[in-house]
Amino acid sequence: MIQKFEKVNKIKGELRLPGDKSISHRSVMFASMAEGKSLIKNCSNSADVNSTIECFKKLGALIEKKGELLIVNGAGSRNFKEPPSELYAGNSGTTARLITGILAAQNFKTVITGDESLSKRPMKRIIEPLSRMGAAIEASDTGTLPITIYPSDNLHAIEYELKVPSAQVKSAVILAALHLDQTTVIYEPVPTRNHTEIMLGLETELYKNGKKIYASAINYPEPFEMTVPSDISTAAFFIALTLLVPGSELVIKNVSLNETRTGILAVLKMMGANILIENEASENGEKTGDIRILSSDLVNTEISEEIIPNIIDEIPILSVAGVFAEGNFRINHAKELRYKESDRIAALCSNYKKLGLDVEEFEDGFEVGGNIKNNHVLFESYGDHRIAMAFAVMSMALERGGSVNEFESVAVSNPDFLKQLNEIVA
Ligand SMILES: O=C(O)C1=C[C@@H](OP(=O)(O)O)[C@@H](O)[C@H](O)C1
Ligand SMILES: C=C(OP(=O)(O)O)C(=O)O
Repeated sequence: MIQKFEKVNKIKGELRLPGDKSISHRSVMFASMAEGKSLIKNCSNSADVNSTIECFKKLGALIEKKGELLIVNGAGSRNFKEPPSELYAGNSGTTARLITGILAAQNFKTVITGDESLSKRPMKRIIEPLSRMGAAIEASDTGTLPITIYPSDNLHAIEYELKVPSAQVKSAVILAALHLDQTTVIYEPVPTRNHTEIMLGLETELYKNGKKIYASAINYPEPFEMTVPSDISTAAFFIALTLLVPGSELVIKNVSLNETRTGILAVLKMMGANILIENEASENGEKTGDIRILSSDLVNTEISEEIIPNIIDEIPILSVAGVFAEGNFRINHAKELRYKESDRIAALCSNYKKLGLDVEEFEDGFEVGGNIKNNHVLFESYGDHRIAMAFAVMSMALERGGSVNEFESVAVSNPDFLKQLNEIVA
């Protein structure tokens, strides 16, 4: 579906957004693992989290939506049952990678599949540490889905230093470790999102710029009740739009402000963004707050290597803000972007070229600058939700608007994007 956007004159009002996708995935997984009833409020209504829900239903967890509430009756340790067919992770890397850690410890065989995009994404990064733990996992030579996980009678704790700064790899190892009495120690030299550690109450110590993390059966989840704070990665699109449209002001309520996720706010503030945090609070170890945004004149800034994992999902929309800022927008050390739902470096560069901008592509990033020369462009989303929403915002900031193809892909993280937009376009 091609979605057309006109230039927006003003953004005004207040938004409440669905629950954070990363926290929602984990809440469904941990509630399904715990023996008994858990209650989750404001769970993400994304297609990705739905994939996680469907996988755990197939494994025997009872999961029911009642209005705002997700009620999960979990199975208990090693009590999942062999699914009647393969587990389909859809478009969701988090589902496929984290669930593999749990399945490595079960006494039945499972096959994980995914859609066309997920079937191209690297899985060796989880197969390698899980195999070191004694897991029996089989993948194609390309190290991609489908993967088959066999029961193993040799699962054991390991000490492991992460080779890629990936919260999904870290979490897959932690989730396998929860089934073992001995302690697994994970060394994470560069910090990545730490929701798994917070939600499981894991012991951590400082290690280089990141953490050393301990996990064992004593951390196996028990039933819980929680409210998922709103998703800062979803909020980022509305933040950028408000900054770019003159005379605008927006408040986004109760957003997750976990400091492994707020890099986007830090970089935008360094660029001169007028962003205020109000009503700060903390729930279940996760910081939250309201974000007030006022339109601002932005100036591009240097983006440091250490902050990249923190802003990895926000780089598409950050670069849109950068195109309208003074100076060139440049990002490096972000090769991981090539392994997301699309090759996000290539996707961003080809769309910026469509606007007649000067673009230089690197293996680990790109630089964009110059003047917008073309009118009303049809942007390519590559079926990637974050590219689709980034160019929706770009279109709404352009004099003649713009269009985005395969716009239905936004449902992967935020099916209500257009509805939310309608609430705040004055
Ligand atoms: O653990 C998570 O919830 C996620 C981790 C990140 O992926 P990587 O672990 O591949 O960096 C991020 O890009 C993804 O959207 C969600
Ligand atoms: C990369 C993303 O998610 P996942 O890895 O879970 O598919 C994303 O939401 O931008």
